[in-house]
Amino acid sequence: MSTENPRGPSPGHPALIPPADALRPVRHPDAPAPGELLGTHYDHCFGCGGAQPHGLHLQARAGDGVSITAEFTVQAAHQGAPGLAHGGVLTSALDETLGSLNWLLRTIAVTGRLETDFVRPVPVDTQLFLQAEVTAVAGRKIYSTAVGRIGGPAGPVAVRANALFIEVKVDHFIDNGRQVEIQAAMADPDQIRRVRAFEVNP
Ligand SMILES: CCCCC/C=C\C/C=C\C/C=C\C/C=C\CCCC(=O)SCCNC(=O)CCNC(=O)[C@H](O)C(C)(C)COP(=O)(O)OP(=O)(O)OC[C@H]1O[C@@H](n2cnc3c(N)ncnc32)[C@H](O)[C@@H]1OP(=O)(O)O
Repeated sequence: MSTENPRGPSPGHPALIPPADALRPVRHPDAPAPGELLGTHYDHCFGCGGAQPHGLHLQARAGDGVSITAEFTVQAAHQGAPGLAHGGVLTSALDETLGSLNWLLRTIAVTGRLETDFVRPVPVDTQLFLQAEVTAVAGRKIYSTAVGRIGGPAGPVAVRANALFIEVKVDHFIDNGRQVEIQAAMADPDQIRRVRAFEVNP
């Protein structure tokens, strides 16, 4: 695995640096093909769900290896300062993109730690072009990195993040989620199908 830190000179929190015995990430054989849109993992998700009027409606696409691209357009509902995206919303977009990488590993995982660098302000109506990849895996720990560019997929970097996701069982959601939403999700065949796809590991 690569030990190069994608941040450059800023090392970030030690928990975001993979241990020496970490493994290279392995793309699951049944992962969506490169170029394929992933769709939502949950219709009410703030990041990717279609049923959230002020959500990000982020659309993620499988890349090569264990990588993802995604786009989202900053809406007026996402402002922090006048006409500018709220930093927490940008972090949510990074979190969602990094979380989408788990489709390619076919692993259910939640964010344990996420660090964001805000490099350039992002105005309302701007389309943010996100790219993310898993850099290493150590047991249940998944290390990943992402950048968000403006002005085009090869434009200047506006935000970047490093993250640590932790693999969990589906019980993590069933045991901790509010019952009304859990019951609705378990009664929805599409939702069950999506979760099952994650549970079948090689
Ligand atoms: C049928 C209904 C189900 C419907 C479900 C719907 C869909 C499911 C499918 C996919 C969807 C999945 C995700 C969604 C995708 C994208 C959305 C964006 C992602 C998110 O937005 S998700 C929300 C925010 N997220 C949380 O809500 C997590 C809250 N949290 C916890 O739930 C626990 O905290 C947990 C589980 C993280 C760990 O708890 P745990 O008991 O399982 O494990 P433990 O503590 O032993 O940690 C094991 C090893 O990770 C290290 N470690 C842990 N945490 C660390 C940290 N923060 N920093 C540094 N290292 C850390 C330890 O140091 C140890 O390391 P070591 O093994 O080396 O000792």
